[in-house]
Amino acid sequence: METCKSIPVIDLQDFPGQSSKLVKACEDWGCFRIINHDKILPFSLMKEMKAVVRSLLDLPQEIKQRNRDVIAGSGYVAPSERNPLYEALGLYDIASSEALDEFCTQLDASPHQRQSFWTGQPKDLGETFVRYAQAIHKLINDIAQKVAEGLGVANFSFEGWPCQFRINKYNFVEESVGSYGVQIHTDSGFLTILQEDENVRGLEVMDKCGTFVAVDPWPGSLIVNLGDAATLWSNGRLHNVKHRVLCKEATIRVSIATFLLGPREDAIEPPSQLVDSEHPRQYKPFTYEEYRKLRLSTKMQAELLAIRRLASTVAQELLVSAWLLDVNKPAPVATVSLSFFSILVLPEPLINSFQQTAKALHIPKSVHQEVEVSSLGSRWLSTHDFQLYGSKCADI
Ligand SMILES: O=C(O)CCC(=O)C(=O)O
Ligand SMILES: [Fe+2]
Repeated sequence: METCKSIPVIDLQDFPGQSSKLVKACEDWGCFRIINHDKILPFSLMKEMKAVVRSLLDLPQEIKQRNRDVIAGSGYVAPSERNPLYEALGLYDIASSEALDEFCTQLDASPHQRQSFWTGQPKDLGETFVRYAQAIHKLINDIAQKVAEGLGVANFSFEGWPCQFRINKYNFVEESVGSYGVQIHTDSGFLTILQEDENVRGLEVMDKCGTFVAVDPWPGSLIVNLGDAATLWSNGRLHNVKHRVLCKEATIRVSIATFLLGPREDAIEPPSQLVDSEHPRQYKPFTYEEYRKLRLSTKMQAELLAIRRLASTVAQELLVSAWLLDVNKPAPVATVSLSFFSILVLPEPLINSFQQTAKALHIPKSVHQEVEVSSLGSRWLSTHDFQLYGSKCADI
């Protein structure tokens, strides 16, 4: 029966015994629960960290606002009109002691205030944070390596890949029962470890048949999700799981997400063991940063991976180029491209032909022919090409 389904459970103490079970969980679900990880991250430290982050989230708004973005979306997210129930604190690069220091300093109040905020023990915040960050960083690398080994990729190191914390707080109220705490999404990175709320339900993952399966609290265990970078890195073998958070009851829910993102500068590419004549390369290489920017500016996720497939059309290439440029583009080009490409994308994300849309929008033939010609033979349109195109559109 569907309702009896639950995600696989992986015992971290039983390796290499559980290696094939781990790979199957990653391919079939893109999600699993881990138990017996206490040699690296003990339950006592998980509880301590939860108490610390709850006190951080209770800080006044003006202090939380100091937790600024280091990369787009990495800092404090205040409750918004669109999502009034949700707020989050964030820390980019948990392996960096400077970043940890900065995070603690940003959220620090005066020594007097500090005492009351940090459960009366002034140094608890920093200490617990650092110990948790070190432990979870080790754990996330260990799991990623086990996944790689299970796929036959020995000695692959994820050490230099940056990790990010996001501390989520859901202020659920009676009226919100049944609505979203977080909308359906995939994570953009390689792998996420979730320390869930120990009492409050809400997380659901989508199985491959499209059915949502509840992931209920199991104190002491952790949830692992695979993200888009895992699908790209594995040449399509690892499943990037869709998930969401629903409000089930009127109460506060707190979770800690640790994301292993992607390589710092190198493109995300499958190791040679995962590419052969039976498994030809599926995606174009590109950097994690490029991908993250695209996701933020396009608000696309699964569709975005589809348009990064090698089989994508010139029109799709153009779309991606336009969005990449969109990130810091001057106004006239931005306006034109935004209106143009949102028409292109929203009704039917994977359009077949650039010309058809251009015609539908009454863009003169000379313009779209020129765009198409300039994109042929090169994977990316240059900024110049696009700006030329943008300015011509603006003249129409
Ligand atoms: O709060 C949760 O259980 C999930 C949060 C999540 O999916 C995320 O932060 O990406
Ligand atoms: Fe997520």
